[in-house]
Amino acid sequence: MDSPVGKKLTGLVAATFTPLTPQGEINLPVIGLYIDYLLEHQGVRNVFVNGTTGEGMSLTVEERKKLAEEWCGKGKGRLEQVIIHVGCMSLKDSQDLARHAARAGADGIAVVSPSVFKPSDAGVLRQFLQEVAAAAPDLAFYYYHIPALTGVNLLARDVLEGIEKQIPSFRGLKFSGSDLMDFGQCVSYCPSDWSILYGMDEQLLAALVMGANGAVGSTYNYLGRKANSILSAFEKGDLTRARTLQFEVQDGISYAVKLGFDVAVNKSLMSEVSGLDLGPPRLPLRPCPQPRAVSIAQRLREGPATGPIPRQNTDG
Ligand SMILES: CC(=O)N[C@@H]([C@@H](O)[C@H](O)[C@H](O)CO)[C@@H](O)CC(=O)C(=O)O
Repeated sequence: MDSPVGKKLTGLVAATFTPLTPQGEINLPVIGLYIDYLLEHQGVRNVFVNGTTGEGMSLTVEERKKLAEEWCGKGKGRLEQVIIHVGCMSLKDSQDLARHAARAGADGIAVVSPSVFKPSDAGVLRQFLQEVAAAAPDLAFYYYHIPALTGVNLLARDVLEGIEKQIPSFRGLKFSGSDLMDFGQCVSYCPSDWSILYGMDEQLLAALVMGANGAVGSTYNYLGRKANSILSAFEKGDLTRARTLQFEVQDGISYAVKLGFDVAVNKSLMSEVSGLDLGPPRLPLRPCPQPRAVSIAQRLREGPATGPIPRQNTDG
């Protein structure tokens, strides 16, 4: 049964890039084409807007509102769920964006921890989340856990403690961390109508084993088909196939990391693979040298020159 604040979020969620013009302004007309691409070429039907991949923290509140309106408007009746990230350093800005997301027709909102003045414990972070959620009480609310970026090294499981009493609209979390013990403890705490979404695309399979309901990530923009195949192989119990596909993703990401991989490179890679013109990143990110994106795209298409190392099936 659907919860009062909407349908459970499952499967892949693309953490979207923000299209910019060459002059660095948000480029809204690209978004309709972007949605076509995700649906038709990647089989991805959910989006997470204005997060890390979308350079949300580098955008103004006004820009974030326009982007939210465009994604919700163009996605209506096409995308399954549009989740708007409304986390900001300022509680007031987050509340403003949360109210706006509700008016724009979002299916849910997510909030990352503030990271300049870091919460000193899980209780005060919960209080911050609660005050944002209260500004849009009818929207599904997700906590966005990304400790490597925020420097807020609280266990997600501690943040969840009793959160359902403080935030009636709480529906889960996006866990972008590598601590699978903390992740498992979150899964074991959460009721079945919450969504526990994993955010490190290179180890999606491990999170599925641990009980993830789905995944939010940047690579699902251009590797959605492959990641969907990981989900189906896992559901069918074909771990050998799931592992082979996950290793291919890992090969592509580790190749990218060796060349230098950040949100700017990732954005350029998406333009290269999809043919969408997403434009440059915004400062302080440096634009990606074009040959790097071309080389990573080629590696994703073709794999390593030597081909994959055959592995023995060690299941059972
Ligand atoms: C640090 C970072 O950007 N992490 C990505 C991952 O999808 C990441 O790009 C991927 O796992 C490759 O390392 C996501 O977790 C971020 C994300 O979902 C977002 O943009 O909000």
